[in-house]
Amino acid sequence: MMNNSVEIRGLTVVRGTRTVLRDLDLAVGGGVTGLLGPSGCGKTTLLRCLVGVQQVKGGSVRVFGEEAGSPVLRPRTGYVTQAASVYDDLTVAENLRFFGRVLGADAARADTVLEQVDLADHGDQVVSRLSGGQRSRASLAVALLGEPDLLVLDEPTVGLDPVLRRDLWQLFHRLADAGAAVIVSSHVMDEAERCDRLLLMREGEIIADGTPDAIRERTGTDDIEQAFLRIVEPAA
Ligand SMILES: Nc1ncnc2c1ncn2[C@@H]1O[C@H](COP(=O)(O)OP(=O)(O)OP(=O)(O)O)[C@@H](O)[C@H]1O
Repeated sequence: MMNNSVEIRGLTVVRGTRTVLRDLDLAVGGGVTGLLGPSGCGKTTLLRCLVGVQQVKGGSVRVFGEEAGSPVLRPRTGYVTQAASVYDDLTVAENLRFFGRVLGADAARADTVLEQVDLADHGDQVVSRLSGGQRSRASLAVALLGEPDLLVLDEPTVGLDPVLRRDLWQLFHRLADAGAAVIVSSHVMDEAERCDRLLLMREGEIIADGTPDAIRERTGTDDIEQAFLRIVEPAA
């Protein structure tokens, strides 16, 4: 058997009247995989499938050999949605304590994850008084509590300044180096450079898959935004 963290076969998802994903096949191993594409192309839908919260019409999604969403995967999976998923009326530390108990995480993990997301100075702050970027990092801290083997991040760097974005990408790579599979969506093409592997998505299809270098080389361009446009509009 293969050593992939994620194996998707023939995945079809219909949302409302729209077929968002059609017969999609994908395998993801380790490292940092970036899922890039324009707004509405289906990134969030695909990520939801990985964590088993999306109703699917057909196909299979397996994570570490188990059906996505199965209870055994819960402690092994960290998911950060676009909307922050922490309690507004609790402090950051209280949130971590609460979710830590739910996950059965060691109490000392809270300090570690606070450091990892650069919120060590904000542990005592009530979440409702945090900035948008701080709030999303608090959500990320919660997702890291269980030391997940698969980390699924939906646009985690939106609203962050360049220094924080760089630090977070370094963190993603450290987590991947430590053995986690990290899957990050973004519609900011310059973040593509930071991925080990890139999946360019358009209208529910993966239209390019490779390292940023390989995709640039294939399209004869220096930047991923141009590469994307060349793939989408080959005659341009
Ligand atoms: N709850 C829903 N009901 C019906 N259609 C939906 C629903 N959520 C999303 N869609 C549709 O599914 C398609 C894919 O949406 P999705 O959120 O996966 O895109 P995305 O690539 O993550 O976009 P963004 O970058 O803007 O977050 C869109 O056309 C959207 O309108």
